[in-house]
Amino acid sequence: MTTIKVNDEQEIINKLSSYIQKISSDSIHNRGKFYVGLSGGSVVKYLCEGLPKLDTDWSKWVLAFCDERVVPEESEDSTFGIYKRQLIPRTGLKQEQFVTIKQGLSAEEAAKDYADKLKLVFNGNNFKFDLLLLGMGPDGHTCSLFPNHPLLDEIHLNVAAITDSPKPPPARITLTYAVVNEARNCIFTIGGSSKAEMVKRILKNKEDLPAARVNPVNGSLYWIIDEAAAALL
Ligand SMILES: O=C(O)[C@H](O)[C@@H](O)[C@H](O)[C@H](O)COP(=O)(O)O
Repeated sequence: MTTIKVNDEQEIINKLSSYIQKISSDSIHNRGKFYVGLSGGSVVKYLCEGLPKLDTDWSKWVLAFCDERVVPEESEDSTFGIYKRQLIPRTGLKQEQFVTIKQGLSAEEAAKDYADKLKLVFNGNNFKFDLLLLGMGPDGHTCSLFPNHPLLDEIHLNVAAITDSPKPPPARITLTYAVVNEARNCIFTIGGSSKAEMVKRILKNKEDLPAARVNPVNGSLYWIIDEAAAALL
């Protein structure tokens, strides 16, 4: 694992962008495509500011979601909705390159449908992402994997539904660790003082919280943290 401390959120964006530039170029060069998993929350802002500056062949990108809220696409809570409005117009990306949840389904149905879509995209059940872009909540959750939730022990499903998310909205779908820890690269971007206590509990005290369980078996893990979030280390 590599921990990268930077001064502020602008430097988080710069550092994150340079990793994405390198990983996407390598993936496209070596395998012809770049499979990336996006998150919601503050990661959206970092990506919407950083990605438009990349030098890349956008047509080679396949974008999916580490987790998604089961809400209408037009809702402020829809993670895809935000990327659609704020990222697509500023890059060469097209809507069809995003693997999205189907509208109008229950969380359970949406999880199954989303897993079926990923199966097509990855040609089978081994969902190997080149890069997962992850956030961490102040409670230590990542994706929609929350502390003490039974989903932390899900080993059969690649994509799971959750209907009691402590962070609203309650209905979501999420990748499980079976997929997360198969990724070639995982990057956490963590900024702001609200994350400082949890950054300490995970990185210093080594507590077993959901974000701490992200540890790709054959991949690389990066934590990009700004000064405010790293204050208690
Ligand atoms: O809620 C979502 O959609 C997420 O994908 C979630 O896992 C997010 O990454 C963390 O909650 C951190 O969010 P913040 O960075 O906004 O705290």
